[in-house]
Amino acid sequence: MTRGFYIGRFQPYHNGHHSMVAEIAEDVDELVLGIGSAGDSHTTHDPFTAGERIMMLTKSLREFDMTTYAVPIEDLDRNSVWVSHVQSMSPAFDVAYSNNPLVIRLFSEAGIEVRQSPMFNRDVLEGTEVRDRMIAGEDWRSLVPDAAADVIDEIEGVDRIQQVAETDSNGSSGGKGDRD
Ligand SMILES: Nc1ncnc2c1ncn2[C@@H]1O[C@H](COP(=O)(O)OP(=O)(O)OP(=O)(O)O)[C@@H](O)[C@H]1O
Ligand SMILES: NC(=O)c1ccc[n+]([C@@H]2O[C@H](COP(=O)(O)O)[C@@H](O)[C@H]2O)c1
Repeated sequence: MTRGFYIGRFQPYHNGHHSMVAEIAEDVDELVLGIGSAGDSHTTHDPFTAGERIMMLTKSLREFDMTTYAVPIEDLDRNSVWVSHVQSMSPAFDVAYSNNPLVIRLFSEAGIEVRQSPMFNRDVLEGTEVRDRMIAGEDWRSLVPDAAADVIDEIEGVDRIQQVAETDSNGSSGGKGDRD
């Protein structure tokens, strides 16, 4: 029995993540999805709460014949202890999956095997692109699984990101709320 771990911010969960999960599903029996930056929401960079991202993942992952767990992971100021923090929140795992250089470095230094995947259609399958299209009122649905689009509709996610973007352009939110 092999259990994998895959962390991302999933703001929102898109078809690049979904293709990566499809590849991981060939390798493992179970998969833990770490919802990174779990405390962040209601900004243009991180519009959705951990709970909303859990809904997107849980409903999108139904199509895979694999047991999955979604675990929110809040950020820490100390990279050096981040892997222990992840391990304290997650079911035990045998291998981590990431294409993020910092994440790869931290897991490798902790002696955990890390596997990378190819980037799928990265010119459009990128969270930043999906969020920019939502703000601009352009097509974003084709970039995310239908189940994730349904969740975004249910929570009126596009209204939220458009409103937060307006606040940003007035200069009153600043910091992490700034556009990418
Ligand atoms: N199109 C893709 N193909 C394969 N892996 C991807 C793709 N997009 C993101 N990933 C990987 O999924 C993980 C989580 O990514 P993340 O949630 O930050 O999405 P992102 O699209 O890179 O987001 P953003 O643009 O919001 O920073 C990272 O390891 C990232 O490299
Ligand atoms: N010190 C920390 O809190 C720390 C370190 C490395 C990664 N992370 C998080 O892991 C996630 C990595 O996901 P991405 O690959 O989507 O960037 C992000 O949410 C990032 O904030 C946090």
